[in-house]
Amino acid sequence: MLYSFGGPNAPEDVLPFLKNVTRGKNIPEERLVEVGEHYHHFGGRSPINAQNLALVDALRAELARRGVDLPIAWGNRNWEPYTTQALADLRAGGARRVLAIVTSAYGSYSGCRQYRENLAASLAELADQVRADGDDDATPGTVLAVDKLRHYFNHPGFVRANADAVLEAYDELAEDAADAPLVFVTHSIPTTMEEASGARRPSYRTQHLDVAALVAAEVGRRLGREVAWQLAYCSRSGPPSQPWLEPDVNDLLRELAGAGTRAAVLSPVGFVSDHMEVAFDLDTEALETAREVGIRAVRAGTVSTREPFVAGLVDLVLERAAAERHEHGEPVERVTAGSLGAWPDVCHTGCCLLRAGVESGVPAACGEDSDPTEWLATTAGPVTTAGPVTTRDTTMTGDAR
Ligand SMILES: CC1=C(CCC(=O)O)c2cc3nc(cc4[nH]c(cc5[nH]c(cc1n2)c(C)c5CCC(=O)O)c(CCC(=O)O)c4C)C(CCC(=O)O)=C3C
Ligand SMILES: [Fe+2]
Repeated sequence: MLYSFGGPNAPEDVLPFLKNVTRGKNIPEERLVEVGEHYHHFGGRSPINAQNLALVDALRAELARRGVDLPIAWGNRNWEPYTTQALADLRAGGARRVLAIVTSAYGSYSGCRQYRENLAASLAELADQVRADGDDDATPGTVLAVDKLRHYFNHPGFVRANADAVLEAYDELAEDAADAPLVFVTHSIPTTMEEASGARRPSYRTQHLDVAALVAAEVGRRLGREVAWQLAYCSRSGPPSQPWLEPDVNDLLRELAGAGTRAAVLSPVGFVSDHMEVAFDLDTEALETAREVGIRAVRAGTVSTREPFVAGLVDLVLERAAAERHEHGEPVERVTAGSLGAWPDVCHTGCCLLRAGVESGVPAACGEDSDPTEWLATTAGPVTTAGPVTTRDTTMTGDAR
């Protein structure tokens, strides 16, 4: 199951979609109105849904190419098609165990635990439906087993696809490319969420810095020169009093212009496809800022359905299948790039809590801290020890994948 965020398809979807996203969250009303306008600026339609459909098609084609016969469904947390429906469809088709590919490359509350909490709620909803249909024994823990694919920010396929896209942007800059810096952009998060993401694993920001260094090195190698790079953020929300990760991409562009920069490449490395953040916050707002301050900026593409990314996801699906068969002696090779190592298959206790040291108290699927009575029977436990487990750190060589 491709498991994503969701987005509106029409003007009348915008408000109910925003209500779904912000339920129980401390987002000021003005911010909601403002973000609603971003969507209305594009006819009430986010690019994210068409992007996800294209990714499902690309995954299907890549699985078929490798002779792997698996059904794929698509489900969203915040808009149709909803996760519960996707799971119900898979179950009706005979599936009993599902692997969720989350369209969030990095781990943090927003990209990891939030998805796991919503998944637990969807499994509970599915169990209610199955009981209503007459199967009195259905529980969230037995109705369907769901595993979550490990975060893939440092998988070579993701890194390679980003590097390819950045090189195309430098090509487009042509004679202005010479000393144009590379500005990586991702979604800002509150600094409390950043700290919590780093409590037991490398933090959200650290994950991005690792990917950025790899992409910049690969781009520099292929351009034949050192590429200066920085990480910036977009799409800050929440009250102004609450600190979020900085610098904002617009502020950074102004600062670069002040220091004499006349051209730059923006790499939306935090987004796997063209979301509204990319269409509005980068292509509309940040490119406007760049024009204002006299910087010729080109926004690089997202990994979207690029071949190395799609093939990398399928590699990860097969890696996970091998890991689940590992107790029967199957070897597992965890391929990663960079220095941080593979994200765990099963989230550890306390993974990605919202605030450092504060338990959310909300059930979450696919983790060691998932409620044992409800979830442990259904999610894969930690991989036990038969057969070799190797980790291969690949540097970004020409044939890395
Ligand atoms: C880290 C991160 C990702 C990347 C990981 C992932 O991909 O999941 C992401 C993705 C997305 N965020 C999206 C949209 C929104 N995010 C919001 C709010 C927030 N996002 C946050 C963080 C993230 N968000 C945070 C900390 C908030 C504050 C509220 C909270 O603590 O959760 C709001 C409310 C208004 C506002 O506050 O801006 C909206 C509308 C869409 C859909 C876009 C489309 O339609 O194309 C996508 C893919
Ligand atoms: Fe997590």
